[in-house]
Amino acid sequence: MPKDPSRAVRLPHDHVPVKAGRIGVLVVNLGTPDGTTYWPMRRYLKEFLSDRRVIETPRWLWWPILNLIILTKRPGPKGRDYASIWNDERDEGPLKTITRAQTEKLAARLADLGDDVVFDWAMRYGNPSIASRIDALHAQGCERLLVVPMYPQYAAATTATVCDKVFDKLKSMRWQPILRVAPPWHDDPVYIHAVKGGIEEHLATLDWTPDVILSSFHGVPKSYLLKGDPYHCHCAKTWRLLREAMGMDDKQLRLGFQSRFGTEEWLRPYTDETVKDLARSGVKNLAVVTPGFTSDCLETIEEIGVENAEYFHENGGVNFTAIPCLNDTDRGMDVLETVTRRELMGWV
Ligand SMILES: C=CC1=C(C)c2cc3[nH]c(cc4nc(cc5[nH]c(cc1n2)c(C)c5CCC(=O)O)C(CCC(=O)O)=C4C)c(C)c3C=C
Ligand SMILES: [Fe+2]
Ligand SMILES: [Fe+2]
Repeated sequence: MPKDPSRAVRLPHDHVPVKAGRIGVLVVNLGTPDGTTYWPMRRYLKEFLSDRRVIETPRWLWWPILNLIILTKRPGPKGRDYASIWNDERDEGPLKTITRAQTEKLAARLADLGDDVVFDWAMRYGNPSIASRIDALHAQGCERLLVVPMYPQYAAATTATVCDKVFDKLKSMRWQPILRVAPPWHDDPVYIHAVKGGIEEHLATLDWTPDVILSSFHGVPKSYLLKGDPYHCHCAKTWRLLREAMGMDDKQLRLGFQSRFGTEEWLRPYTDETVKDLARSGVKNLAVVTPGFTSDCLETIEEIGVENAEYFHENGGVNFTAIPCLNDTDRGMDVLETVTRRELMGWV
């Protein structure tokens, strides 16, 4: 039987055109501003920081802080940070460039599944929006939709908010695709093996050896953990499995949480404080790996590669390296291919 029933069924001559029977795979990453100047930065930060999954502070308290303080002060300096890592050729942030490349390579790797599996990508905040890409997949006849949130560790602030946005879109559709969402892969052996391989490959390019490797994950407020978010446990498990795979103890491969925002306590240990403490305690050679980020972005290239490198050098450290994310490398693609093939089982 052909996979696309519209090719098999003869429709009445006055019937609306029907395309059907296909499967859409939608890769979704966090987001990035449309530009680095004040207004695109402000729009992006407003969308991001108005998300109740990201900021759980009560609305009445958060509204004035966001609109009167953050959205006036933050777009300028953060826009300059984005400008320092911007992909000028495509006029976009690296997260977008890399997510596109990952999706294109994923489509190539899964080409054996045939033309009825269609691949696309979207950003949770900014563009291309999730709704617009679901529309595009629907228009191509996708009756089934696999969403792949690009987060190895689950957090309400990341994975769940992607689902919220997908559900919002489906709610508005008469003919909804049937939905699957890829689960997090924080403890998948393919992922752990890929991160280990990425570390080893990068370290082999250096003419020095790190005394310590710091495994840094994006932080969230500590209160999210206390309310039951599994994110901390997923990060801790990734870190433990990576230590076991690399034969390192918790001093050789350290844990840190980065990108603190606001005044609340966040998950500890803090990456920036750890980097400073390590340098002050005599560590001269430090490598930082960021396994929670599937694609390099502001938080890895600028925050780790520039800001934390400065902290290390200012406090007595000598050699510092930021290990690139898996991105669209063969290892990175092994992980995405494994996850996607597994979740398509029974559909293809
Ligand atoms: C309270 C605020 C934030 C929470 C909670 C949070 C969680 C979280 N974020 C990521 C991944 C990324 N965040 C990125 C940028 C970024 N994050 C926040 C705030 C919170 N994130 C802000 C305001 C920004 C924008 C930059 C800035 O103003 O500081 C990025 C980079 C995007 C890019 O285009 O480069 C990523 C990726 C995770 C995984 C996470 C929780 C688990
Ligand atoms: Fe973030
Ligand atoms: Fe935990």
